Amino acid sequence: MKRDDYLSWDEYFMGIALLSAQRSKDSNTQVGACIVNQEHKIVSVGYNGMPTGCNDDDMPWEREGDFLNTKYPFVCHAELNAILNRSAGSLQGCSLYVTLFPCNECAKAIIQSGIREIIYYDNKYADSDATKASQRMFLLTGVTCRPYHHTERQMTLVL
Ligand SMILES: Nc1ccn([C@H]2C[C@H](O)[C@@H](COP(=O)(O)O)O2)c(=O)n1
Ligand SMILES: [Zn+2]
Repeated sequence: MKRDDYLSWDEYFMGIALLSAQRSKDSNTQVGACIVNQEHKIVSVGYNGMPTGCNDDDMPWEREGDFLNTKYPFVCHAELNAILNRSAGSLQGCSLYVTLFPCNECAKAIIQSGIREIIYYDNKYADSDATKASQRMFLLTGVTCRPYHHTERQMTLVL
């Protein structure tokens, strides 16, 4: 008999984004992303981290203080890493599952890459200018955004 409690596509791909987030060295916010094509095939994954070649142990992870002594000018966001990590093919028409709503910088890369749909798990910076700018660009370009529909299944991420 066929199982009926199998993972939905959304649960499966968001699960992979949540798992990817657990690779992040950022102690405050771990973000994961999973890009999927129209055939429900995973094209790429990513998480927030320092650029390749920048040793995690030598880089600052602080949130406050002098800008150059914080993580912000250095860390590569999960969405950008997922866009850059793809090994082949176009991202035209793809969907992005991401554990945190994209910032304005990632929004630009998302739009330019051809991704057309965003499914986000959390939007803890909803009131920030970065998020407002992202929403404006997504609206103008017709990139659809929808929150992940939380199901009964246990899927947790410490944010
Ligand atoms: N959509 C996003 C937003 C943020 N990030 C990364 C960048 C940082 O590593 C961290 C945010 O740090 P916080 O200010 O919350 O301490 O999350 C990302 O990858 N994608
Ligand atoms: Zn970003």
